[in-house]
Amino acid sequence: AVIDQELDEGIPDTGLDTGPWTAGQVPPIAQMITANDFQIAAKNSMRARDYAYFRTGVLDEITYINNLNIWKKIRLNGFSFSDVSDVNLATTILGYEFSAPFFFAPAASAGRAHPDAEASIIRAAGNAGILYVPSISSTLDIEEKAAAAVDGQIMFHQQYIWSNDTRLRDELARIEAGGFRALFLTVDNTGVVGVRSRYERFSNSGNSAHSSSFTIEALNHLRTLTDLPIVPKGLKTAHDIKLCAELGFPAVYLSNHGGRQVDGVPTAVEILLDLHLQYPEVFDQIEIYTDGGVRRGTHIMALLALGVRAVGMGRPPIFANVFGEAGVTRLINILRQEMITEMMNMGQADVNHWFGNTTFINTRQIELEYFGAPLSVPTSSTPFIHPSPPGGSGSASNVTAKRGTMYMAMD
Ligand SMILES: Cc1cc2nc3c(=O)[nH]c(=O)nc-3n(C[C@H](O)[C@H](O)[C@H](O)COP(=O)(O)O)c2cc1C
Repeated sequence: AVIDQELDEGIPDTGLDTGPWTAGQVPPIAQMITANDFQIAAKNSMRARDYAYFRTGVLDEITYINNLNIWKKIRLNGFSFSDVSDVNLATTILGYEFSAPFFFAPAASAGRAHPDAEASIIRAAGNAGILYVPSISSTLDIEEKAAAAVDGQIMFHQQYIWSNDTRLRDELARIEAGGFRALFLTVDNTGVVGVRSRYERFSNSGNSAHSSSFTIEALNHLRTLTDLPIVPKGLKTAHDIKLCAELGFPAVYLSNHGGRQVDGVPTAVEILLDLHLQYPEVFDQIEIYTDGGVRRGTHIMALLALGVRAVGMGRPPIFANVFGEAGVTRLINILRQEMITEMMNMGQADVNHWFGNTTFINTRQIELEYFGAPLSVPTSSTPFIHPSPPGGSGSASNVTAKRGTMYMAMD
């Protein structure tokens, strides 16, 4: 079974040789070197309809492809002469401690990849101290997921706005009872799921059962139904992020649902730049999480530098799960190692100094394309963005200040 990574799936060719693989079987796990490799292994081993369900974007998959490709337009500024012997990836997300600033996003029906379904992702994440936020449309039910948690594991849970209010209330109560600490409330597919042509060749997307009249009033009403902190997920404009910050949410989740809802909406990077332009104060007020096309440690670092607190991945863990828990653990280790290596090479090996530290990133190519002109001054490496990081970590601003003065003229 020869699968060409670039031609067949639009992901970078890193020399993975699928020639010796047998179609319908998982290949040797030792050949999994990058997050993308798991996708190719999943394509090789899963039923075509199940792979299409995981893989599909909406309509012509323009946003899906842009999510994967936006990284090609970002330049990272690495600095020499730093002491990077003290490496740290640990940080907090919504006040809870985790071993890295990336998390596994809600993705429905994990059982399509492996009989352990969400349980293997839960165990791998729990043992590694990584946040996992299972979907309400999981293969396992809420109680089974709660029972699969390892000792001391912190999980959040995703919820949809069901038009059936009884179902909504019942599930919220069960999520609370299950010990999940926060709710990712997905607000980007009210009423309908996107037209996912690639999957519709196998199955009709059908009725989502989500409410199609989810207004601000409905959102405020929902807040009275649970004591859990709510993080609206699926915001896709700077406007809506600002709105949710004003409404007092502790965090928001910027996402285009992995390119599965509206084709043509911008990538997270573009929206973050727009947020810096229009409402820069928001970065100091709330935590911002995001996702979409994140497959490498450097993608995570770029988003942190733009002011994001934690970065999600939807498809990578569900593809890695074709190997069960061992696959998901291997994925976590790959991502951690990529982050550590790149951070050391870039001259800042503590992740807590990356939040909002735009000195490390040059996004002018994207700004030029998205806004019609670069927002930053083209002749200097001074970031156009106010450098103070979310949460007000003093040390991060110190690093930015130091970089700004020391390296400004050298760009
Ligand atoms: C197969 C699949 C199922 C998904 N199911 C859900 C879901 O049930 N709830 C939700 O909020 N998001 C869901 N998402 C969106 C993810 O949470 C996430 O936003 C997206 O996958 C990020 O893009 P990435 O796959 O490129 O990492 C799903 C995504 C995929 C690929």
